[in-house]
Amino acid sequence: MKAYLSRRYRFSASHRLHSESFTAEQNRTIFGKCNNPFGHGHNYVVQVTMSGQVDPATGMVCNLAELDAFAQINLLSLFDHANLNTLTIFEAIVPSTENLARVIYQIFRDFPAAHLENIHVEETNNNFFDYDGDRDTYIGSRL
Ligand SMILES: Nc1nc2c(c(=O)[nH]1)N=C([C@H](O)[C@H](O)COP(=O)(O)OP(=O)(O)OP(=O)(O)O)CN2
Ligand SMILES: [Zn+2]
Repeated sequence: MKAYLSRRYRFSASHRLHSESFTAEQNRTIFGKCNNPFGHGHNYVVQVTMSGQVDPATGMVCNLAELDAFAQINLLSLFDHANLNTLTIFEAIVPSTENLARVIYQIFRDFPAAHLENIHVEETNNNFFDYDGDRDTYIGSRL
């Protein structure tokens, strides 16, 4: 029997929306206040959705404690209180929340105990983004 499991994680990080492929003026026009050279911060909420067969012995798709440990090592320890623009993975891509969702998808795709279905990222109370990895390839380099 297939079931879905979702778990939320939170981290605080700063970023600046900026691309070296645009001029300074283009960056200001496209990204507006988010191109402020000093950056700004968000309290991101990430919702990870996994699926799998319900183990008849444990009654679980996967053990949340295992997912938490994986998230701590591979997501939170890297992103919490980080400047996203300084991370290797964002060297060549803009740290928009769309791209953040794609990067986080790449991370949780390697969780061994269940199948990753979707990554949902809330940047503010008004802005949220989903990525399900459909037919995509890796972006940038591995963390
Ligand atoms: N397509 C995208 N557009 C924007 C993104 C993004 O990731 N993808 N990100 C931003 C900003 O990072 C920005 O900080 C969000 O600002 P804003 O939309 O003004 O925020 P809210 O009004 O929703 O929330 P407040 O906390 O009230 O500012 C912009 N665009
Ligand atoms: Zn922002």
